[in-house]
Amino acid sequence: MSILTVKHVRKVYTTRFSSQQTVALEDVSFTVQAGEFVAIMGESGSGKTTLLNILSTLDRPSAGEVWLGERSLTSIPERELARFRHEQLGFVFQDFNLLDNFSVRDNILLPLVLAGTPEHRLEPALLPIAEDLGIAAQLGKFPYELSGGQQQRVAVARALITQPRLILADEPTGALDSRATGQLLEAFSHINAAGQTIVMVTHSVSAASAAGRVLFIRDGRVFHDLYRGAQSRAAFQEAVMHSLTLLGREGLHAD
Ligand SMILES: Nc1ncnc2c1ncn2[C@@H]1O[C@H](COP(=O)(O)OP(=O)(O)OP(=O)(O)O)[C@@H](O)[C@H]1O
Repeated sequence: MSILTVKHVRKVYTTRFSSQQTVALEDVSFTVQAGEFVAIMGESGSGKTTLLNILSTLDRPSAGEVWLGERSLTSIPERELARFRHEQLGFVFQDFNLLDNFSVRDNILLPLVLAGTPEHRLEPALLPIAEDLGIAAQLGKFPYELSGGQQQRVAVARALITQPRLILADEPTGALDSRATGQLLEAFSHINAAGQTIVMVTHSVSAASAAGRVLFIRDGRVFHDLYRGAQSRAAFQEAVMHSLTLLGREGLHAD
């Protein structure tokens, strides 16, 4: 079952004070099946953030269509978008985006509280996710009392708490050291194995090789679409590296 369908998406930015136009996405098409873990790679300026903004309904394409399941994102009225995002999507960012004055527990529960979930449903939703992500002992702490890796796993728990159809992650390992990166990727693999669909933008070959598929973007198009299949992670990492040599490696790194 396809969960995300991107059809001939084009995005042109026009600068406000001149008529100069930048074509960020020329013609992007791909489909993500339910349960896939997809990494998106491409050099700086290739349009990854633009694409992620469109998938997350923060921006609209200049042309083309994006479907989440049977819903066309371009047809959702502006006033319904925030609610749609809340209900259907989970976000993980490079810099965690946790609220410093909220405890870990309250950070994770915030999306449910905002959605008006009854009090008695909160804790039962929270505990399995916190345990799964290895942060159950941190629930009473505040974000500044945690390591970067723990903070990012709190952010993943917050993204998962609403049981979104799709998790969108933008450079989630960008601010983490290699140990915390390994733990986060393990967490992603684990939640993906449990059925969660994930789309992750990354510069890191190592992070990309944790996914089941890597889409390479170049010049505003999908340049290459690589599936892991039965390969080991190490073999897939080699294959991703090889694709990057075809792509030109500027701005991408192997760690
Ligand atoms: N708001 C904007 N107005 C005008 N041009 C923009 C805007 N946002 C992005 N661009 C341009 O669109 C192109 C794609 O940018 P985008 O940020 O999507 O690339 P990226 O692949 O995410 O890059 P990076 O890896 O450096 O984050 C670039 O040429 C960029 O300068």
